[in-house]
Amino acid sequence: MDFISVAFCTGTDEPSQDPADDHNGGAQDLTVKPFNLRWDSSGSSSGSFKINFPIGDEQHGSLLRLIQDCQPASFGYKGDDVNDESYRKAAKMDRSAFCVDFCPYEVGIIDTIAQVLLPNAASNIATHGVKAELYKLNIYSALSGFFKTHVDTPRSETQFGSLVVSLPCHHEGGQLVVRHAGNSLTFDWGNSGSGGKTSTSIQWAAFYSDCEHEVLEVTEGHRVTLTYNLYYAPGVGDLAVNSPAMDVKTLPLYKKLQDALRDRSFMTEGGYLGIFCQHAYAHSTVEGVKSLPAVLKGADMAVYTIFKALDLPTSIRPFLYIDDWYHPTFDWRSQRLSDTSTTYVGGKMRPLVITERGGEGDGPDDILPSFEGDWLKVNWLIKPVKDTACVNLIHLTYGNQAGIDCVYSYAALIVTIPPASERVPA
Ligand SMILES: O=C(O)CCC(=O)C(=O)O
Ligand SMILES: [Fe+2]
Repeated sequence: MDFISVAFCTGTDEPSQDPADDHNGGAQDLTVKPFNLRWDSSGSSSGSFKINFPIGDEQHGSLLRLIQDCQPASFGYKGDDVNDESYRKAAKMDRSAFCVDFCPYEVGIIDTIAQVLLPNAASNIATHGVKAELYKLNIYSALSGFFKTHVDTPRSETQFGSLVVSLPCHHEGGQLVVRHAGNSLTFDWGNSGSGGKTSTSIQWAAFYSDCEHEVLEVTEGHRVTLTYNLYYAPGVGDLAVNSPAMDVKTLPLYKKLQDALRDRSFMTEGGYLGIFCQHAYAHSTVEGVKSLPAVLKGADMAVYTIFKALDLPTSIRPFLYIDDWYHPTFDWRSQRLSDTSTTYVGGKMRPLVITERGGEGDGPDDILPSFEGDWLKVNWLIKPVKDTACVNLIHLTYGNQAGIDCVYSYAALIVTIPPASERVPA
């Protein structure tokens, strides 16, 4: 799917999901509370003005003033901004000149775009979020406001598309036609469009940057739109690598750990700190492995982010929950461990490992290397929660009866703490 429109239908026909249908895609309706647009007028009676949406007849004067305060809309051509009314006849207002209390995030448009457009993005950018940046207010007026076929100029490498929101104001015509790879979709947001909409609702469409599109002639009234540039954004999951809105250094745990690291008596020789992940993750499946650390939740994400901010090598690794029998210091005669301080930690997250080792003559030393881990001395800060374990290793067993054994693992944050001599100035 290369373009989508609104999923909030109120009793009108829902458009086909098949973009190969050259059909009218304008039967959507998103009713929102009335909202205001305020702008600065630079005309003869300069000052600030306000118009309320939906625009009714009584606000005709304000609408005319708004149009007067706009400039002719240009378009990008070979790197220049060009004004040419045979190509685009519309008015524009830059975002710095107005403010509007309609927010596409609040009504769920951006979530819908993230859900529908991002999974299909032909891009290697592993991200789950969408940032919509308000670009312009445009007005296409009768008679003959239009914008001929074009593709939008990307504003940066991370821009993947455009969003057009049609604000409730009476008009007819002005259909948006979006085309891609021989498919075409028409969004008719005018009052006489199929679906018999009133002019009290928001209409919108979003499409990838490589989609050609045009606005057909407006035959009656004024078609008022907000356009947004759509960018890939880290999304909520990537707090781990990018949290511009939150300074992790202000979290109390950050300060505590910083103090500990400055203290020479804290892990003087260095070593490993371990934190059991408090939440369950599908850390032993292919998809689950790919989604970490982005899907860390709650305290797990906070702790991970803090260690990263402290520049400490921190990785999410599985560690095996195993019987004493697997342990290198297990003493057969006493049936005890002579040293309980080490844990078998996988080198990295991995999907389920199945090994044929473990049969006759094989012991833990033969089985565990299939998991590619190490016995590490880990200082555990947080105890495990049993129900977060996943089966991560399956091996053969040999005894009275041959069989198989499942070994469970937990996800843990393993932090490498350098020796005090390397972290604290002498
Ligand atoms: O108003 C529309 O539907 C599309 C406008 C457009 O293509 C643009 O501003 O680049
Ligand atoms: Fe465009």
